[in-house]
Amino acid sequence: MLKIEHLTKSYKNEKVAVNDLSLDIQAGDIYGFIGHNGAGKTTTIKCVAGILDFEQGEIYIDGHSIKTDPIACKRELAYIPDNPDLYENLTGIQYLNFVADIFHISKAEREAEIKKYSDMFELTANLGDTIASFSHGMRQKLALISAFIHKPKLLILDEPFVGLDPKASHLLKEQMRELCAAGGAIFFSTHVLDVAEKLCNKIAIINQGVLVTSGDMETVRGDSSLEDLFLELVDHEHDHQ
Ligand SMILES: Nc1ncnc2c1ncn2[C@@H]1O[C@H](COP(=O)(O)OP(=O)(O)OP(=O)(O)O)[C@@H](O)[C@H]1O
Repeated sequence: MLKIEHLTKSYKNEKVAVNDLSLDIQAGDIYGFIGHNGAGKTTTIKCVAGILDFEQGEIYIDGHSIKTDPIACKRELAYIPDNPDLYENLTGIQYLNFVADIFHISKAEREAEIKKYSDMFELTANLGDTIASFSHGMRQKLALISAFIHKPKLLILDEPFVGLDPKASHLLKEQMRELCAAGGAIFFSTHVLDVAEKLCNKIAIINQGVLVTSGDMETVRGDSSLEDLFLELVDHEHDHQ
């Protein structure tokens, strides 16, 4: 569903943020992406979402190249940034209709889907208000609803649990599982290792732009907890600098 091959991305200051990173995310995977602050998670995710250009490597989404066929890729994916920057002057419902228009969702279907997810995330009563009046968590919920209504094959999330209340976090985890059970795939970054350990079947650890380990959670973790493994791998790398 998502193939990242030898991705290398530098910024203008010539810092290599991601260095020769390859990952294979298949239908049914909930793939966690962990790493310390500045490790290169957001950079990788933005390259996958088609927001950032990259100088080397290839990214394929459901067989389409993000470089040569970005529209086909974007039809299949939903991307939720860590800090959703939504159109402040629109109301919640206007924003959801705008997204539904982009994805050509019929009137009847969008009404049903918007109701289902807005009720679920308890945002229905606020949909008539402008996004400018929304809290951080409400914006995140709106971004999540806008993603779920178009049933993406690939859901990419950057730090999705930061700022969500416990109930919303629980609901999101349930919906993530449902999307994967229906044949979708999820790639998400997180600093919450407990959540990653419980939710993900696969995991990748990135350190200073380089992939340190990846694969099945059980195999990668072995007998350690994810936290112990993470600290060991990342500290070990720091020791060698
Ligand atoms: N726009 C930019 N211009 C220059 N350097 C950048 C830019 N964005 C990120 N970087 C650098 O690229 C590296 C990777 O950053 P990135 O945001 O991908 O890390 P991250 O793993 O998502 O971190 P965090 O967990 O703190 O969100 C960092 O060294 C960062 O300073």
